[in-house]
Amino acid sequence: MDEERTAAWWGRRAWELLSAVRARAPLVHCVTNLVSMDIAANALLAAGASPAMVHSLREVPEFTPRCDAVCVNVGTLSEGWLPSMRAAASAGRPWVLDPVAAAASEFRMEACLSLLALRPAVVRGNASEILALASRSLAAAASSSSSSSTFKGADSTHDSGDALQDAKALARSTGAVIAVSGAVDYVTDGERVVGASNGVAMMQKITATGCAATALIAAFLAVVEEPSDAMAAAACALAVFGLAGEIGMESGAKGPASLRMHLIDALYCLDEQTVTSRVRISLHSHHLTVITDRESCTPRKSSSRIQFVRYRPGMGILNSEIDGH
Ligand SMILES: Nc1ncnc2c1ncn2[C@@H]1O[C@H](COP(=O)(O)OP(=O)(O)O)[C@@H](O)[C@H]1O
Ligand SMILES: Cc1ncsc1CCOP(=O)(O)O
Ligand SMILES: [Mg+2]
Repeated sequence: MDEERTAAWWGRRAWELLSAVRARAPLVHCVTNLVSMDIAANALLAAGASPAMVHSLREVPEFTPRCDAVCVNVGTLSEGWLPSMRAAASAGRPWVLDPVAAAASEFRMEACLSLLALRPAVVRGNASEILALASRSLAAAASSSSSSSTFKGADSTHDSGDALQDAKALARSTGAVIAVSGAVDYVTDGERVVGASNGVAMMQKITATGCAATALIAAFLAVVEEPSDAMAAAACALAVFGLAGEIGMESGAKGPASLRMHLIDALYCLDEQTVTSRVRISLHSHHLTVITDRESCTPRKSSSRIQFVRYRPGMGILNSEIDGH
């Protein structure tokens, strides 16, 4: 993924992937929570995919290998479902993990960590979930995050940007693409970061929109040519879902219930002109702050933009400049 990938390139890529989903109608196996089943299945159908909510361990080993992608979501986890989740994740299909309310209990966190070890292609969560998961998963690396003090169940108490550094570290340590949803959806493979800024805040007031977005990522994952395109699948799915939310709001939604309806209609009706002109994905340029004198510092990372800051004890930051690479 190069810097020359412009906003226009992303718009075309999003349309390509949505068109491929519509043309190929990938079968997406969801082992997902009871709250999300309806909206996730409807979002998948509206996008052109074929949803299947199957969770009996008697069926999963036979069913999942015949599917194109898998979505595992721990939102209403119970002991009986965990083996099904593990079996679905181990079936050799590309799969996405949604660690809903990862910090809710030790049982849930352990389940998420054990699923993470089964190498999802993508993990999509809100900022609080990604922070909690990273802080446990990277405990040995002394992650500085602590999310439990403000834990509020399935809803985030953080902005997506708060989880960006932890998301990158988690991506590097697990090999998964990490997607942090929010006002900007950040997607990272540990090195590169793209931000998708489609969406409306009202989407947070519809239960299980995050779960539906994760299911849509699985559908997009099913149609990418290379597993290494997982980042594009996640970014485009999130942008397309957010765009459907924007159009849903413009279509006269008065609140969460009517937005839910309009969003699903908008997803179904998206056309090339709308997707290519309105998808907003861009490379996120991040700054590494180096507190030093410009002259005395040799940049250690050439892939980032480096911010040189002149700092004097007792006087704070005097000035700064950005070095682009
Ligand atoms: N403040 C916001 N502005 C615009 N879109 C948002 C905002 N917050 C969340 N979204 C969108 O809502 C969807 C669900 O994300 P989020 O609420 O973070 O997940 P979850 O439901 O898992 O907590 C995503 O498509 C995301 O882009
Ligand atoms: C409210 C709730 N409780 C258990 S799962 C669930 C839905 C969570 O959906 P989302 O993660 O998309 O907010
Ligand atoms: Mg969620």
